[in-house]
Amino acid sequence: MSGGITIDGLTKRYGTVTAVDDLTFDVEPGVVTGFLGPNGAGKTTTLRMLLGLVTPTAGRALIDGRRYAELTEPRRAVGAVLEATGFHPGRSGRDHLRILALAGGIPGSRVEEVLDRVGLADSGHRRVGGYSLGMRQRLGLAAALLGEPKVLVLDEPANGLDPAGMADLRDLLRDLADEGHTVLMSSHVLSEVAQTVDRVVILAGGTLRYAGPLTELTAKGETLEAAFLRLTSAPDTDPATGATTAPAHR
Ligand SMILES: Nc1ncnc2c1ncn2[C@@H]1O[C@H](COP(=O)(O)OP(=O)(O)OP(=O)(O)O)[C@@H](O)[C@H]1O
Repeated sequence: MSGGITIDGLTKRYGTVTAVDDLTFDVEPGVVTGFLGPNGAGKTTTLRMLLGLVTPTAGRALIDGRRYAELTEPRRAVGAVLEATGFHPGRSGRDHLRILALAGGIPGSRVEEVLDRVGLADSGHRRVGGYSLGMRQRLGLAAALLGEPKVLVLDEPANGLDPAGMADLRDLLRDLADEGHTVLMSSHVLSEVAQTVDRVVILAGGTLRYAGPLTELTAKGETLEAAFLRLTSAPDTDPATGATTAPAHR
């Protein structure tokens, strides 16, 4: 799939703990996909395997058909925000982005563009140490957007955002999807997810519980939260239909 994400039989075991268990799904360009699951479901581990930070025990996690390590220009292929940390507190937001642009061979003019895009144009000169959590989230997003990547991977991007920040994020992600980007975002804020995403992927216990359109999941009048609780509390579920199957099947 051009510009998409392919997760194929992906598995990660840490000793006796199976964090991710034979996961298979696709994430398409042009839509916003929510990546959901209770604590410990395996979301972060999956995203870290996709970004080449963790080696899978089995299976593949591909960006535009390639493993992260095989990408010729990773910064231009994928932008990621895993957590809003790692910024030098004494540096301004603008300088932080300038350094990343320089290191990534990205034109300096992109720095002002991305600051503007995430709503930090007026705060770019301020030290990151004085930023709120929401501002650090925006800066992380700006860093992810620097290389104009086709694929965006965002771990809890709504964390720390106030209602206005959430609305801005929603508009930004919608615009990026409309421009043809592939957007995968994890979140625990289901009310926010329900307003933001077109498709959802739901994990529990490292296994896939649902992958498909949000409208299909909520077609029978169920809220996303109710569907989420049903799918993630069931012992095992057919990911295609959401029907509960005997655990022995898998
Ligand atoms: N480095 C590691 N060593 C051992 N176990 C790990 C490691 N990383 C993750 N795990 C385990 O793998 C499982 C999945 O964790 P993961 O962080 O991927 O879940 P998550 O869905 O991102 O959870 P959360 O919503 O709480 O962030 C958990 O049981 C976790 O304890």
